Amino acid sequence: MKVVKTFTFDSSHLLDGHDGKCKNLHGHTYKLEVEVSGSLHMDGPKEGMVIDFSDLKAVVKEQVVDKMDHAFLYNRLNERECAIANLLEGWNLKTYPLEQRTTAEVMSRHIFQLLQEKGLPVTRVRLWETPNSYSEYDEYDG
Ligand SMILES: Nc1nc2c(c(=O)[nH]1)N=C([C@H](O)[C@H](O)COP(=O)(O)OP(=O)(O)OP(=O)(O)O)CN2
Ligand SMILES: [Zn+2]
Repeated sequence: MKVVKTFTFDSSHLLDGHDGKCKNLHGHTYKLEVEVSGSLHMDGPKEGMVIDFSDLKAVVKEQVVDKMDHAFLYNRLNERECAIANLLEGWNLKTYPLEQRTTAEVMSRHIFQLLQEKGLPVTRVRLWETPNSYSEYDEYDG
């Protein structure tokens, strides 16, 4: 059985070195879909559920949404993106580092791994960067 819960968050970023408009600072309203798989609880307060939607929401909110919403997402290994992040942090503004370029692909995998590390039985993460473009990362075979 699978359940999916959807979230949104707003972030800014740029893709330094991109050969198009995305080299410029810009923002997205990201739409995040998190899929969790498992068998149903057979009894107790969670009977008939793979996971309580409320519990799923709490983990994703704490681990992803609260950290990335209204933050500048940047590549920790890119000098120019770090310079912007340092400036913002000096003004006590919110930033969020990734280990690679902040593409939808890198972010969907990063979010998957964050949630997996917190013990969530996540099987798929789909991250919409625009209403027309998404990246998906899944691990169905463990
Ligand atoms: N494979 C990827 N390609 C691009 C990514 C990405 O994460 N993965 N990201 C960007 C930029 O961040 C850009 O913001 C999105 O570009 P684009 O789709 O061209 O933007 P639009 O606003 O024109 O999108 P529409 O959905 O067509 O409105 C670039 N490429
Ligand atoms: Zn973008």
